[in-house]
Amino acid sequence: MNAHAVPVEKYHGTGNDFLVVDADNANVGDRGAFARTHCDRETGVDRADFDAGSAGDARRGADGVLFLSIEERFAPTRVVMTLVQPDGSTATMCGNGARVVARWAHDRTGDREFMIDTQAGTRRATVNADASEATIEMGEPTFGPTRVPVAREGAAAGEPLVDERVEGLRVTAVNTGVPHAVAFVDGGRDDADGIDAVDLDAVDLDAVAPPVRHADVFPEGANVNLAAVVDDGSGEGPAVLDQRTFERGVEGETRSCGTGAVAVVAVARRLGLIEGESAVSRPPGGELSITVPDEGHATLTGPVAHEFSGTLPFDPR
Ligand SMILES: N[C@H](CCC[C@H](N)C(=O)O)C(=O)O
Repeated sequence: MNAHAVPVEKYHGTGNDFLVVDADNANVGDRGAFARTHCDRETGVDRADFDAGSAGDARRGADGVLFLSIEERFAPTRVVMTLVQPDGSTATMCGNGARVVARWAHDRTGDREFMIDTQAGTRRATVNADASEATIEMGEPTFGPTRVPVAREGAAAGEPLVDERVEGLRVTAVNTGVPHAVAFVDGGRDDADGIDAVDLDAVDLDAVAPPVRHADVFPEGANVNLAAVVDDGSGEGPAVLDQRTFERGVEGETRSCGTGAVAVVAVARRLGLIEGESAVSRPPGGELSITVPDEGHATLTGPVAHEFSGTLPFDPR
């Protein structure tokens, strides 16, 4: 067996970066071990290993490995997507990952429209004319406690968790393909208890997010988002929100999170903090455009880019 048997492509969407493996072309036995090894930010995959001369800004490691299987006999072309995270777990959905999948499939086929099979459902995706941006349909955000899931006893059982205190943050729980907890640091409202009216960039996310991520009220855990309303959308143009996300499975902050961006906008709408169904979210890694209509599926649009190609060991151990 060739020790370097797995061809990989590295892509990112607004700084949320992924290794892509064609699952039909490379049979990675232990996907969790493969992801744990190559996603590591200190010792994982590095562009310089393949292309020492290039001065690209691709970061070492990745936020996950996308194992993809493309089925061109369908119209539009279908891609089955499985995201294995840096801790070896599998995420049911990933918004930026799905946007990367659309770009990867476009780079292979030249098509612009795809159906992406995720564990959260089948989602339609498109890429724009120069393939610099991809849009993914994101399903309908749901606040239902059994769907998030949220686990509570007594009077609160069966009620959605909306703007309530969990481990020091005022959070709202929503599922946008995966569970999210969203807290607005500026509140847009009177919040004597919370971390109110603070600079989002100054919050120590790695300190405040883990207790919420692991709170008993989230039996499957949750991704934790802090957000601030920059423009409530009552004037011209869509609402603008700043966003930072601590991700389950990465167990740290990512530069961008697509399901998180949809979650932030869905919660902002539910709390009445913004007007209109369209919004721009500004995570550290770039800008995402989101729509969350009153009914029907949300959409997520933003830039996608190829970083490099290489070949990695089949069995990293
Ligand atoms: N970064 C992804 C979300 C991954 C979700 C995953 N971290 C989990 O729920 O375990 C996104 O763009 O939507």
